[in-house]
Amino acid sequence: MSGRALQTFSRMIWGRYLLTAGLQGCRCRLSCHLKRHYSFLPDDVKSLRAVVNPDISKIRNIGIMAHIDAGKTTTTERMLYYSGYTRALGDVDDGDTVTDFMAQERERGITIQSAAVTFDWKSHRINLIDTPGHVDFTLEVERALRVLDGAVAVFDASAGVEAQTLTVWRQAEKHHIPCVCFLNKMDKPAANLSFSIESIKQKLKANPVLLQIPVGSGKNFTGVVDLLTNQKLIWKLKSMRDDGRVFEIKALDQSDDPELLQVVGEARTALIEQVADLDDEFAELLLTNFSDNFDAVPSIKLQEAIRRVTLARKGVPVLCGSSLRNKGVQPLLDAITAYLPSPNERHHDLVRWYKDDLCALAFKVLHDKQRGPLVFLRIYSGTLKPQTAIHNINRNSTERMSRLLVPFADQHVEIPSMTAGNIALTVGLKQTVTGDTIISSKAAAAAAARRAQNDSGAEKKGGEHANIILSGVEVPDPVFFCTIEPPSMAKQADLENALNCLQREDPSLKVRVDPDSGQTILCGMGELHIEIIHDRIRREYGIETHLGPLQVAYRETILNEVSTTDTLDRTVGERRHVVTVELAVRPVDITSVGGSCEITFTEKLEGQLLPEVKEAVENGVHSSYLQGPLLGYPVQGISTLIQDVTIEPGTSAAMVSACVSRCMLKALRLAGGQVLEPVMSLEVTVGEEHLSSVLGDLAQRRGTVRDIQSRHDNKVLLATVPLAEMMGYSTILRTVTSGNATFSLELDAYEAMNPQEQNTLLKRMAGLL
Ligand SMILES: Nc1nc2c(ncn2[C@@H]2O[C@H](COP(=O)(O)OP(=O)(O)OP(=O)(O)O)[C@@H](O)[C@H]2O)c(=O)[nH]1
Repeated sequence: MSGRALQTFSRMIWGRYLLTAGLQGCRCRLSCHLKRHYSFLPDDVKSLRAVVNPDISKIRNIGIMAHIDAGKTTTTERMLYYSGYTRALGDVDDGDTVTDFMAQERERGITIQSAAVTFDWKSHRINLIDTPGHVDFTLEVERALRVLDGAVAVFDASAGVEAQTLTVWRQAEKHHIPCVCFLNKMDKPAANLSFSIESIKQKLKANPVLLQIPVGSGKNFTGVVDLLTNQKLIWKLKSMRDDGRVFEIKALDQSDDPELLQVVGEARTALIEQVADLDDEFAELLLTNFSDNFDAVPSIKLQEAIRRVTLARKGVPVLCGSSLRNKGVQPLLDAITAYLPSPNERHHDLVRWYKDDLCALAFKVLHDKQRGPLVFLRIYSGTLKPQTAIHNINRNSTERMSRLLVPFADQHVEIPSMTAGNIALTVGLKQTVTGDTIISSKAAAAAAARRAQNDSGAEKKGGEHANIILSGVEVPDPVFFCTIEPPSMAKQADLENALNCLQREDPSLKVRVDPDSGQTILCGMGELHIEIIHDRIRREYGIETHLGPLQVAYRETILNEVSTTDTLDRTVGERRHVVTVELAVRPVDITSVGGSCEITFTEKLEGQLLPEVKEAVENGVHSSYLQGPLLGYPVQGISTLIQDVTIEPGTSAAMVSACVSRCMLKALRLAGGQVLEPVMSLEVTVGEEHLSSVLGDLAQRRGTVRDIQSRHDNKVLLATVPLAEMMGYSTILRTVTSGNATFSLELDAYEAMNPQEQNTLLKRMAGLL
């Protein structure tokens, strides 16, 4: 075993399970067992107090987002190294990075779970979430963005904006997150600054504010010129092993390359004009004091204006570098502290009702075999302390937190308290799941609810505590499913436990039991997602499971409007239950209602029905929505009107629900069924010479080409294609293009199948084909 492999192995063994009673203990154990690695607390962190509670204005809760392989993990590793938290540079290609700590991540070289990493840079506390780039894990990104105050978007400078960046960017916009862009991989021969800037403008519809000009290109890329200070930052690396910690900072002067001087001069003027256009305060300063000489604008004034522009999301600062070649990462860290907001510069509407009381959001749950569930919390107000009880508003439950930790990727430092603005890791919370709001007590919830009600702007909707709950993460419906079986019945209980734990960690994983076969069904976001879950059950829970063939999660809807009635007359024991229901179902536009189903009552019934009867009727309708009449898939795009309900005395609520369900099934059958299939939007980037093979293959998959664009020597193919046709696509694409293509896949919509395809599917499902 090589030295590096041995180190990685020792980190895998020890890394996840070290829990230390305090800082000193932690240092000792880490230095005993881990050779590479953590100086752990860098020298400039003087006391535990400083580690725990930095001034809120010095905190940056930051996410790194990008397309797969743009270099997020490599960039994070460099940040940890330069800030002193690691002693050697990790390398994704060698599989020994800090943030990709799950075994599968190391083997596959991709980031699956967001790992929170805390480190300090120039007296700022940075809580950084490394988010995955693969589309199967979009929910991980969403979960991270929910609790972030700012983000760094990392791009491959030779590719510009790629598909997944677009998705994540939109997610960041939804949460109004200010961003900084980092054009990585400037060392690649095809790296292109102006192309990348243009693609940020065109594809992200963002306003790039260029802060640096690269010096040299391709393998001669040596550094950048900072347009604010007119200084050259040059990394004169002596060998491939040079870590880039030391770099030269030199003011530009007339001895520099005239072409560079000209480019920098023009770019600086353009920057000042652009910022003046976006920020009135800066424009005024410029006109009043520097109208004759832009060059005399103090860099600090320019920096302050760029900060205001970034926070107002009127523009995004753009920096460049090469993380792998150890160039440009330190200025990126400076930009994070200079331009991205601190927690108190972000507006969190609901938090004001808690005043100084604790209010936190659980945004991630990990399962540790020894310590049980570890819950990541973003604290919005108040203070979190270990050994105290906390109240979970969503579950209306109170539970005790035993320990409080600061997350350093797979290493955790135990701390005595944590204040607003921070990200904490808690041990002992067994009921909390991703998306829950945590406060100090039930009484605090009542006080916050009172404040919310007294607030004239507060709308009361969705129940008592709805407006004092921080909104959680929207979980998209899974599109793939398959059966999962333990090796023997004796292992069934262990498998159920493993699946329960995994579901708490990952809300996009759904598990259900097929009512007919009794088999356990695993539902996920994609082939890779299900494969990873399968793998984790084997590795982390020691259960060798068998997966059935992967199947597509279809939906059903109806074609016509139908009215029908049904009567249930049943005697159970001594009791006779009689109920008659009359209802109508009609199709509604599946896109307009976001795929959901509606239920309404006639005006007369609204006034007449007792609440418990209404609830029983609604339960009956909802249960029939779960299983359509054609193939048993959930239905969508249906509106149900309850026209009449007659109940004889003594009839139970369960019988009312049963009658409604039966009547619904009859109505749905009469209305004529239509299968809806998930259609994906596909983006393939491929060399021109392989384009025709990709198009030919796509035609056989019922794909529809929307556009073909050019990107350098490559073609970018945009298409929609039914998910059912995409099984094993990565292998086929690799074969037809000899490995010269990449693709991304994302759910576009559920669409009606044509009658011929639907017939084939129905026959296949009935075992007739
Ligand atoms: N040439 C070059 N390659 C780089 C650079 N940064 C990263 N890479 C390489 O790009 C590949 C992907 O890097 P990662 O850091 O794993 O990218 P990522 O965005 O974290 O990938 P996922 O976690 O899979 O989404 C690896 O082979 C890196 O060595 C760079 O600056 N220049």
